[in-house]
Amino acid sequence: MKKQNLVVVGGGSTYTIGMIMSLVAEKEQFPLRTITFYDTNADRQEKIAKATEIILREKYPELEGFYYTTDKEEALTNADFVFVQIRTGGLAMREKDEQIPLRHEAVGQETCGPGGMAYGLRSIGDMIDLVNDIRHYSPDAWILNYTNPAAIVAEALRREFPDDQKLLNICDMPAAIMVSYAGILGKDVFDLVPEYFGLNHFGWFTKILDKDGKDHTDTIKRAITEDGFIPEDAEIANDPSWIKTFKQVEQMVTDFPEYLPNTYLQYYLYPSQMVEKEDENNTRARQVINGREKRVHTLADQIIADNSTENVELEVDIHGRYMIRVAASMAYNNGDIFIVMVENNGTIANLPDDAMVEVPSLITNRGPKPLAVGHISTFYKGLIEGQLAYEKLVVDAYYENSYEKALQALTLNRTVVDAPRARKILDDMIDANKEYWPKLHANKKAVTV
Ligand SMILES: NC(=O)c1ccc[n+]([C@@H]2O[C@H](COP(=O)([O-])OP(=O)(O)OC[C@H]3O[C@@H](n4cnc5c(N)ncnc54)[C@H](O)[C@@H]3O)[C@@H](O)[C@H]2O)c1
Ligand SMILES: O=P(O)(O)OC[C@H]1O[C@H](O[C@H]2[C@H](O)[C@@H](O)[C@@H](O)O[C@@H]2CO)[C@H](O)[C@@H](O)[C@@H]1O
Ligand SMILES: [Mn+2]
Repeated sequence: MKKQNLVVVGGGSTYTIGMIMSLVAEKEQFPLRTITFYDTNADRQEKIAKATEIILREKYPELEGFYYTTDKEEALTNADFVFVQIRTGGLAMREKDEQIPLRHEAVGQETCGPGGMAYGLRSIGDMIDLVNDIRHYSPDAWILNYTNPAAIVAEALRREFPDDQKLLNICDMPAAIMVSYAGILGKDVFDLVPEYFGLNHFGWFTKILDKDGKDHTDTIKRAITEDGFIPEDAEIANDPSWIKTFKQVEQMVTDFPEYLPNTYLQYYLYPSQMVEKEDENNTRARQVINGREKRVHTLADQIIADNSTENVELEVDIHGRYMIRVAASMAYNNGDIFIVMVENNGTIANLPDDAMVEVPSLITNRGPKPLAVGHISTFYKGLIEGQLAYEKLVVDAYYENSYEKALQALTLNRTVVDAPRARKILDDMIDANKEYWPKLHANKKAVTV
């Protein structure tokens, strides 16, 4: 097996150490020659990199080199794979994305509704620059992007790089949900075969099969409604916010039992409930700053102080394993089936060709080959079309510097609906994102009646 040169863009991410542990666990499936971190924030990356150096020395001695840098050329030259995990504006801006809508009684979430729009308008420019840079220095590298909001980023990259066959957008949420299904069934997550359709953070499992073709869907539905549903992946199993999110799946399956929902649908199907349970002073960003970020930095400090991993517990999670299994299937033409984002082109027969949909695909060394879904029925089609229009309008707003398109996007979104409220949220978001957003051309002010 050819050994790969991997670059991780956003080396300072809170997910990096988990990714490194997954690379160690998956070294047979995805052997590496070198790992290089690239980040624009030298200090943030250095702490994670210094800890990584020690982890790799102990657990990946056969690796030929580990490097970290803030120099694009040095990082991106000779890459076989580039994993992209950046967060434009950092967790500080995530907090604003979540707080601003809540002040107007709308859902405050990083990828859904107004928060997703704000994060998207910040991320698009950096993502386009990055893909251009990667293509300049490593024209043939595979790019696996999981930078959020993945749906909006994927739509912008589809428009900007229509012929790029080696750029794949991906999300771990379906796989994380499948870890809990696997727990119910007493199976390994990679032994389950999903049937699924939708948009990123906006989809449904229609069936869960095993590799022998046995259908386990009804068993899972029954278990969820009768015994409850809990997160089982190590990263989220003990997190109160994720526990609540998985609990909400019980409600969704009870109300809409036809298919098994992505957890993110809670924000679109129960927006009032979602607003009620939020505390503006302790939104998810604050919990992550005080939780995962602190935990990862403390862990890195301990490893560096001990010059060893002997006093820390390092875990492998589905996030890293999933990305790596997808990468391995592209590198070695495994033809495994994974849920990824692709341009629709008839996969979901009654949705537009140019929608970026999330569906199971055969992953090969020529890219993802989506498996046909066929026609979807009215409820799902209606929900998806509204969300798709919102996503496209956000990207239109970016390219056209259009206040009006941004206002249309928010008004259309199920988490906002009301036009005056959409305008208030948009104006507050413009103010908060001055440093990051393209300038949106002014529109008529709200008319007082
Ligand atoms: N798609 C998914 O399912 C999925 C799952 C997990 C995380 N994510 C995404 O991964 C990203 C990282 O998340 P995090 O919470 O660890 O954030 P983080 O802020 O801890 O990490 C992001 C890192 O990227 C760096 N960065 C920012 N802009 C950059 C640029 N232009 N070039 C290079 N580096 C840059 C930052 O300095 C930081 O070190 C986010 O976009 C998050 O939404 C996606
Ligand atoms: O609120 P956060 O920062 O905890 O999570 C936001 C991300 O949530 C999903 O990713 C999960 C993932 O599904 C799970 O396997 C595990 O690795 O935790 C992640 C979050 O902690 C979602 O798919 C991502 O897009 C979000 O960034
Ligand atoms: Mn995701």
